[in-house]
Amino acid sequence: MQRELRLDGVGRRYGLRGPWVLRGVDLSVPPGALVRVEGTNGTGKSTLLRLLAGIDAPTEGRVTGRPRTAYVPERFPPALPFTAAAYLTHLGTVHGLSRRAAARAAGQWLDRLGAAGYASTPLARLSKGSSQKVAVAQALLAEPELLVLDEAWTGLDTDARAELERAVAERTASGGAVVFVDHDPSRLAGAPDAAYTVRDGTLHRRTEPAGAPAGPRVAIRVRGPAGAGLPADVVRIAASAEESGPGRYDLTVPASHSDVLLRTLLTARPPWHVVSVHAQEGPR
Ligand SMILES: Nc1ncnc2c1ncn2[C@@H]1O[C@H](COP(=O)(O)OP(=O)(O)OP(=O)(O)O)[C@@H](O)[C@H]1O
Repeated sequence: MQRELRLDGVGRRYGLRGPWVLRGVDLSVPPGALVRVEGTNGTGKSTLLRLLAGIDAPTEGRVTGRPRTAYVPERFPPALPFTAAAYLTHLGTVHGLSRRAAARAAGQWLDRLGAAGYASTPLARLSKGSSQKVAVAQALLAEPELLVLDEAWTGLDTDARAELERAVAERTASGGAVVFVDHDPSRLAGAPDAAYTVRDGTLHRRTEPAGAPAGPRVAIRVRGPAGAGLPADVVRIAASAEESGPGRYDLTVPASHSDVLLRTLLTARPPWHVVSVHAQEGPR
């Protein structure tokens, strides 16, 4: 993602004389950022996410710098006359993939989310949880520069929830931005670069962790090629990095991001040696 998505003085109301749901919203989402949006029911979180996703336009203000965006809505359109695989393949081509690449990506994402067995099932016959997996897969398959997730974890089983957390870590590690709303305060705990609360019709940046648990972390000790600095992708994913000797580092990372960090270390050129990995309980 090259550009920063910016909202300047954005407001949205429904209908000509409807009350303002949001007003005076200024927000920038830089490449690689993981942004959490919070707020009590009906405050305008989904309204904000639809504006960020580009499927709705502001009543006033400007949205600039839109990157290639994908969106998991709070409610997924249900009864379309396609099988899961055909629907995802079609959407992949809409996102610019060749038919063959789209079919491959559709299969891979259904598999990662534990829904490969439903590839040939018509969307209308999928359970709520399986539909949600298709909703998530359609957003991930084109590797968007900006991923907008509105309660995307709701309805997923444990494995699929963890897979979606990993997918978020992969997107931000490769320079994409992710904006999410989730009712679980421990979702991606410790990982967001910024958190905002929608309150009184506008957006407030949260500076304090405000009761959100910092979450479990993983401590990883690594050794690199002599004299090498940490690869940039590793620096981006790690929560902290301390040099303990020449080419040796002690890293910590939110647990949701540890797989992606380990993979990044092991696939670096030249690869880094992982000396030890320890789970830590996050500070409460
Ligand atoms: N399409 C629409 N037409 C009219 N009013 C709408 C529309 N979408 C949202 N609203 C109103 O805007 C306000 C904010 O709704 P929104 O869904 O953005 O809030 P939310 O914080 O996401 O809520 P929740 O946590 O319940 O999902 C609500 O009063 C809602 O009724």
